[in-house]
Amino acid sequence: MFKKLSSLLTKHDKKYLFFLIFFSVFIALIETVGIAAIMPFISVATDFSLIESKDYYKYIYNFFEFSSATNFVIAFGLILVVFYILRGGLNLLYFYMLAKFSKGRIHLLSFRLFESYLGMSYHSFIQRNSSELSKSIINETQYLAQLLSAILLMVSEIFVVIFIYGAMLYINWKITLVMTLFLGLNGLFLVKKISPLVKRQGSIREKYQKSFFEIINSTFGNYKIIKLQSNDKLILDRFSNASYGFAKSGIISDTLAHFPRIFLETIGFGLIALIVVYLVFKYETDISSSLGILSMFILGLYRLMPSANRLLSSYNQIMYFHKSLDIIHNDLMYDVESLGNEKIDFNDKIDLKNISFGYSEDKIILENIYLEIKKTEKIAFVGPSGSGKSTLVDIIIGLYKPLSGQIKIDNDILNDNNIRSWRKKIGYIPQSVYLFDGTVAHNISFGLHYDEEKIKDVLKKAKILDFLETHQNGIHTFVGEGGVKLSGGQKQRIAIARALYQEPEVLVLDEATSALDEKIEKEIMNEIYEISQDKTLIIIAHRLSTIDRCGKVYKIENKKLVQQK
Ligand SMILES: Nc1ncnc2c1ncn2[C@@H]1O[C@H](COP(=O)(O)OP(=O)(O)OP(=O)(O)O)[C@@H](O)[C@H]1O
Repeated sequence: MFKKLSSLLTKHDKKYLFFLIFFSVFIALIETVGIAAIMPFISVATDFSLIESKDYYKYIYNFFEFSSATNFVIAFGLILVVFYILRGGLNLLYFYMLAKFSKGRIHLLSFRLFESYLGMSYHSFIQRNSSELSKSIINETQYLAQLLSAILLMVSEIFVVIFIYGAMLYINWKITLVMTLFLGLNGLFLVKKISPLVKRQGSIREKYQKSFFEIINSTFGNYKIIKLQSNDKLILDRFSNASYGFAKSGIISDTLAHFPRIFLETIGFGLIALIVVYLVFKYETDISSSLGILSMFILGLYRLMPSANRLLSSYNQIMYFHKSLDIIHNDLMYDVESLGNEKIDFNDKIDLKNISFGYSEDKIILENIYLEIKKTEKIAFVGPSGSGKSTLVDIIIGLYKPLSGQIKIDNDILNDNNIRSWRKKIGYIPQSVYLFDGTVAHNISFGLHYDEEKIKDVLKKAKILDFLETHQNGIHTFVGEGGVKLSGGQKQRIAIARALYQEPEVLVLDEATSALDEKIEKEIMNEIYEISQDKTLIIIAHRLSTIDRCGKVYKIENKKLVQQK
């Protein structure tokens, strides 16, 4: 576990953590002094004769040459006031630094996770579940911060225990050793028996929270279908099951969190009562002779039990949140694409040589594909559903790496160094368009420089500007989440405008106009053919009218490419 944690924290984090541990020990000391100092002050203020009778008062009184007991008490009081102000300030500083560390780690880990998910290859990304990724970024980072706080508390408590131990050993080593044995054995029992239960609840928590997120996302993402199906009860039951499962793991772990204290107190005080009963029963008289020893034992329990309890509950918290550490560690170790910034030029042709591909090596979808696409050529892929058209296009545009064979752009082989430059040349219009909840303009300039004139220009080319300007708020029309305020055809046109906005050299239409009626599709396709005169156009379509102006048409059949035109 420490190895995993260590790999997640930077050198600076570790130094800061060590500093916080020492700071917390210092704070614990100051707290003890703060509580202990008020009593002597009250005693000496209520009884001046103590200055004479107690050596330490007398020594200080003489050392600073006080002229009267009143002055001594006033000085004592003022020093205490300064001390309490300092104590308050230090406490505040400590909690600020603690929060800075904990919340700062949440920010950093969320950022690093998001960065890692963004850097995954497309292939890796589609294997993952997006609700799970959201959960890790939102929740697991918070839990990991709690785990770090628990470690901090545990380590600083160890120091506090060492101090108390030192003092107790000095006062009475025999009782201290008996206490050690007593607390040690019970602590061991708790660690062996209770901590695994808490750890298990941590894993259960993670499982339920995962389905909790999945249900929320899939419900809101399929709202229309759910409304039609009208089976809210089923969904509510599933949600309730996940939500209650999550709550239940919290109930069990919260209850178990109190178990160490209750267990130690029960055993400790029960033992004292039993010893007293035993002594009274055996000697049939009062136990005044054993009082000293007994009260030492009780005092020892009082002093050490809170610490033992804090140690055990921090340990249990670490166990409860262990799963978050595993998740974040694994996801940060995920392979990110390390892509170079080499430029690639496309002036002549795209050349696919002997390409084979499968989502897994034993399930090949495309086999030994040879294909040459000349610059400005218009080509189309057809074939039955599931034959691999989208997959082949995703390989051409550099989203998937072929299992074997190579792709050449002019004379350069496509590789990790130049693929970024290649991807930037592609304008992609998918079948299902995702628009985020913002204006049309922001959806179009998505991730690129915002240029209103250019936005209007591409909307005009996609034949939707007029509609937006007459019926809506122009380019500042809000589209709603997922583009819910627009029709399917309008969304498709915005997707076309979005692709044109980046001035691509290659335009890819993956069933992009299938949602439009034939008349509108014809209009848009005319426009697309017109604007892509100097571009390479790759189309996947079922409707033959969409591809009638393509120079070449290929059919994918039995994993092979067959030229039809
Ligand atoms: N991420 C994936 N993991 C595993 N298999 C996949 C994945 N994506 C697609 N497939 C499989 O690969 C095959 C080709 O899919 P692809 O989407 O390329 O077909 P398509 O010809 O474009 O189909 P359609 O015309 O229906 O869009 C299908 O059998 C599909 O089930």
